[in-house]
Amino acid sequence: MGVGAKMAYDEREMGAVVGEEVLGSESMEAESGAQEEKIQVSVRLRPLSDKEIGRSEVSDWECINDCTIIFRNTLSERSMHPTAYTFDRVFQSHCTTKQVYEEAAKRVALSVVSGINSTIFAYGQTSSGKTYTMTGITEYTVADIFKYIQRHEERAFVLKFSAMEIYNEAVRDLLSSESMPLRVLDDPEKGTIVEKLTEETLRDWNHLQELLKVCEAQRKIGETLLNETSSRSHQILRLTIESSAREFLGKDNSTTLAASVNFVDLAGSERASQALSAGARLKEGCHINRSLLSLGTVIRKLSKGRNGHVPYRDSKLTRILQPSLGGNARTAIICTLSPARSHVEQSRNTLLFASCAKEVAINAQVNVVMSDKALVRHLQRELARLENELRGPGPTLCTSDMSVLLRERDRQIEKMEKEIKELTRQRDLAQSRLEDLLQVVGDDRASRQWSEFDRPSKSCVTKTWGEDENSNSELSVNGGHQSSDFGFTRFNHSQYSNGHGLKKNGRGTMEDFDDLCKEVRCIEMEESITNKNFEFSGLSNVDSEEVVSSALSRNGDAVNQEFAASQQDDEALHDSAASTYSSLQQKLQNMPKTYDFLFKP
Ligand SMILES: Nc1ncnc2c1ncn2[C@@H]1O[C@H](COP(=O)(O)OP(=O)(O)OP(=O)(O)O)[C@@H](O)[C@H]1O
Repeated sequence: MGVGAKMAYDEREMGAVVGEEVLGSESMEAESGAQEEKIQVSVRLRPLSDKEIGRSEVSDWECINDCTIIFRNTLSERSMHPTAYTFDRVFQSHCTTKQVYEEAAKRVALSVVSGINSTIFAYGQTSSGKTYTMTGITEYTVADIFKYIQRHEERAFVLKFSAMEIYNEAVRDLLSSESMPLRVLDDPEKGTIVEKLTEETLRDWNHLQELLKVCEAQRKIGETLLNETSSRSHQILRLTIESSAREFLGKDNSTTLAASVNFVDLAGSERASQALSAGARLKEGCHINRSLLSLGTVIRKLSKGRNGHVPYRDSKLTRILQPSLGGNARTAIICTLSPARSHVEQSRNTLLFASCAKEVAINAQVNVVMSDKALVRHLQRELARLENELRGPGPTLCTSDMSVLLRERDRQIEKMEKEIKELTRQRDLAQSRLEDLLQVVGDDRASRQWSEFDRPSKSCVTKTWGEDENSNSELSVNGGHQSSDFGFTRFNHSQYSNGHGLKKNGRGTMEDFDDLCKEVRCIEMEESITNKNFEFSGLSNVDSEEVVSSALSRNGDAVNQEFAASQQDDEALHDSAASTYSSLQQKLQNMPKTYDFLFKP
């Protein structure tokens, strides 16, 4: 298969990613939740050994339920240490390794068949039962993996096995007879790797059993006072599983799940005085303790969150196991305890380590290797998903809402344009009637007054629009308000042709409007006059036109007959007409503001 890329996925995405290759609904897969996970921590208490019984040691530890272990202080010593410790699971001394596997390791270990990296650690002081526990757990896990493979004939599996030990801070290949230490390198894609580490492709169960025997034979074992067969190195056995649906094998669009499970049997912490080690054993003990110390430091740092520097690089052990320590792997730690009173201090240290470890969050993801074509398809889907997200939730609803909004705007704009036209017409009419009226009256006083209106005055003269904006002959009198307050300078066409489908309809109307505006001499009465008599602003367009017409014609007739004789009537008539005109002008001024309001984003 042409492998395009290896990618890690949240399990929620798994169905979408694997697409045609979604795995069956095995319970162990269904169990996998996407919520934040922590390292699963259990404690296993071993029985007193024959030697310990011979020394009349007593067991000071007791599991009072499935999750809590307490220190039974038979000496009634007042201690600064806690007496009870709670973990995901605690196992009494009579519990079998099978039980430990089922309840403390299986779920994590078998994640590997779903493409999730996993690691099972055994941690504890020397002779506490780490090797005893890990040997069993490795066998049970591998047996279950083989059973799983048998049940899933629709998928093709490839199993690879590698094994290494870290002895005196040097990495050795347990499947090779060469004793040359291997280099630990940082690979930009794969992370930390052990260079030239043998990786055997497993043929069957028997093949694996053979390889496990080789490892056992190769591993550094030494006799100490505490353990005749004490492991003097940290051992990491790694089983990598790749699987693809047979249906898609060899095709461009196939995807492969790939993950590894690590079985880590750490060397035990020991006190040189207790182990009575010297020479080579002492040197080993120092290295063991140092690397365990750096493992403890990493765990302690991680237990307090991911802030700050985590010293993974302080030891080969933490460097190689970095992904299993709060990284892209599910991790279970089984802490083994000796119940003997003589080991109480070491046991407490182990429980302290376990307490920190249970706070460490992990970030396990499904690892999928995709063919180039499948990768392209996945990325296209991802792109489409992101585009949809950018458009916001409920894109269909949003689009339809927008079109309703735009239609409503169009309707309002159309209505406003009609109103502007109508108001302009009314204003022109009022103006021409006013002029007619003044002509008919021919009154000297009125003429004088007209001249005064027509004369530019500093306080009330402002510019008009467009071409005539600099012309003094096209001046407007606006009752003391600057014409910029009209808002016409802000009333530009572009606002109405900005892609809302208004350009075509809007332009003709607005050009007409501009033309009209240029023709109109803006005349407003001084505020003192305007506010005198005629309250017009509350009327509708139709009402206002009628009132204007009737008021003007009524007053006009009266003026024809009486104006010359009655100065008072004359003023009133003039005031009415001016007020009407002023009201219309005011309405017209307000229209662009309404436009602005409609087009505010
Ligand atoms: N749960 C148990 N039940 C019975 N025997 C046990 C149990 N755990 C350990 N033992 C025995 O205790 C002895 C020490 O166990 P083991 O070698 O596994 O310890 P260890 O922690 O790996 O020690 P080291 O760190 O020195 O390698 C062995 O003889 C083993 O068979």
